[in-house]
Amino acid sequence: MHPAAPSPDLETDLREQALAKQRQDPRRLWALFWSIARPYWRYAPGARASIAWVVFLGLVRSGLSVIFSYISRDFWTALQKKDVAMFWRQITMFSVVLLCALPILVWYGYAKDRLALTWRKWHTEKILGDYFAKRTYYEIDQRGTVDNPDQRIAEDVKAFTSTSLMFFMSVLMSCIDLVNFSIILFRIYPKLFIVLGFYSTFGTVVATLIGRRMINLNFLQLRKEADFRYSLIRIRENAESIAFYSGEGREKVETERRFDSAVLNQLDLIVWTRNLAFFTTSYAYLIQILPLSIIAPLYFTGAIELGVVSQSQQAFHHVLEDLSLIVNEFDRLSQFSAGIDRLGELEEFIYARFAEGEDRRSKNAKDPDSFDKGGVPGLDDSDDGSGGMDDSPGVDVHDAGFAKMYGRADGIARYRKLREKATSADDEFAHDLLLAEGGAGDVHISTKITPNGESKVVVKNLTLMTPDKHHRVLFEDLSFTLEPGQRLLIVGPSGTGKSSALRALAGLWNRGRGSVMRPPLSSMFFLPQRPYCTLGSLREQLVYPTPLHESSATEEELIAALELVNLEKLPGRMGGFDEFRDWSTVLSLGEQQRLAFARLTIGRPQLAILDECSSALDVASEERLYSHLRESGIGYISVGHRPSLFQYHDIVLRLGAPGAAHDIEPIGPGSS
Ligand SMILES: Nc1ncnc2c1ncn2[C@@H]1O[C@H](COP(=O)(O)OP(=O)(O)OP(=O)(O)O)[C@@H](O)[C@H]1O
Repeated sequence: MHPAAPSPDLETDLREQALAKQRQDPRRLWALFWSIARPYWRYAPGARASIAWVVFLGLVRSGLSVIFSYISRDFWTALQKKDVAMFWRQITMFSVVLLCALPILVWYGYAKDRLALTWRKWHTEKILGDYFAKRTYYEIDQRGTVDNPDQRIAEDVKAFTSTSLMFFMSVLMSCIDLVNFSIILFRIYPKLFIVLGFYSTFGTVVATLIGRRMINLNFLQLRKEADFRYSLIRIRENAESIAFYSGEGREKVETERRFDSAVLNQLDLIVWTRNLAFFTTSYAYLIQILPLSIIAPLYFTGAIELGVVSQSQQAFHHVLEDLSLIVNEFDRLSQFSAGIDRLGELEEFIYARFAEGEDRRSKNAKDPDSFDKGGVPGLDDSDDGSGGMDDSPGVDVHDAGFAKMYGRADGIARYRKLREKATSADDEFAHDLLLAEGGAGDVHISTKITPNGESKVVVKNLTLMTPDKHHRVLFEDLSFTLEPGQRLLIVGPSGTGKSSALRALAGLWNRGRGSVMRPPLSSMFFLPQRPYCTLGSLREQLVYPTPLHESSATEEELIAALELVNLEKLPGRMGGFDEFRDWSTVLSLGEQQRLAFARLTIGRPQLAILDECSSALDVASEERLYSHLRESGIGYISVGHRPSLFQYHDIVLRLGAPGAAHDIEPIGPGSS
């Protein structure tokens, strides 16, 4: 008999517990830290020279603190001996050294902050490049395994770079300080040195044991704060819908729930910080009497002077501080570890995606027929279906040179190692990650580009699955051919997968079987079900997705496009083509759909994909827009429910549920 399957709640709890345990594993954290930090030091120009400069300034600063310790020793001895001349000599010496040291002390902080900022800029740009490449932002959104990527990119990178640098310099300076002041201390009284060694080791071990839990609590805190902020952003984005529904009550409950969850976790954190503080505070206060109680007897017997007592006290402080870095910074260190984990998750996701793409590409290279046994011979299977930004044959924005420059090759290699580990050993983290990313054993739809980029579409035995972990089959065995210039209407009950079929065509969804051949994305234009207005001016809306500086559209063309969709008055009403507005709130849904049509006419594609993009238009406007498309000879595939749509198409495809047949027929007069 099989044991009963654990309930989903219990399963989630167990999974969270396992992940919490992994987050505390120092070896894993270190590997993660190194994989995130390494590319900058390896590939960014000038990075190593900058850190060398910061280290140099740090060394000088450390040397200066030794000089100050000797001046201070003689200062106290002069006081003890009541030697006025010596006292003023030390004061003068102190002032001169301070004057020379000041620029170095200030410059050190400045150089460190600048380096942290440069590192952040480099790393953020690298992640942004990856985030927008191969539609990673879309995949993250669809798979839902990496929460709040925006927070990770905006805040975790910033914290990572500045804290890494701070810790690196602290550790380095501590080592140098340690050597300098240990020598001083050892010279004064070796016994002091031994006591110090025991004391600091004891402190580090106890602080680590007490504070370990804080790593996971900090990880959760970052997530909960980001969830809370996201709920507020959603309210801002959907303010009007919520206001119509009078949904404030429900929204308030949800927002407060997220906030309370963050507060509860923070409370836990505060409790653990308090527990840790019981120890760290007593540890810090004991330092004031510990060295004195050991060295004072020597002073009372007259073996040493007061200056030596003060110097040994200072040296003890320095060395102990160096040895107690973990005790003193545990709180910050645990926040830092949490940040590493979140950033690591995001980067692992990105690498997994690139590794996935590369694996598929190399598999195709070895076996060109592997995806499409009945495919058209001689086709360039360069499009891996994962949504490259430019999928014209042979072009990949992430070619080898680019990957090397940004260290992605390292990341991919790391990911592959992880995958090996997941299959050869019982590594829960690796398994988890692979499961989240879709892992081995996946089936993918093969996507090919038509020869010479002609606007033909051939779909063969296409079975499509949802991209989430359930991989629900939406429809099976769909085949059709659309010749250049032909117009296809896809109809079917709500939820059968009509929009999803378009997603498969665009390469957004690629889980399933069968093959798709279509023109390159650069000669296709998609009008999605929900109109989208980018942040920017009216001109930028119209030429979207082409960046303004790359667009060759003239003002006359923009006006003509607006006239076609009956929006010619829009620039006058909104203050001109260069006016910035929040277009998705100032335009009605129908206006946004018409604006999208205007974009389509400016983009002049060979093939247009229209997903219920005229649902908010009146019948007369719909007719005008479709007639224009027909006259301009653009082939298109539409999805829609309205009977009026039939007259603008040549073929209708009635999509069936899984297991059911699909009905494809030419549209004649009277079809509906
Ligand atoms: N990201 C996703 N993960 C899992 N399932 C999804 C996802 N997006 C959509 N689905 C599901 O896939 C199914 C098909 O969705 P699709 O949008 O293709 O339907 P449709 O036929 O276009 O419906 P409608 O006519 O209502 O627009 C739906 O049941 C939907 O819930």
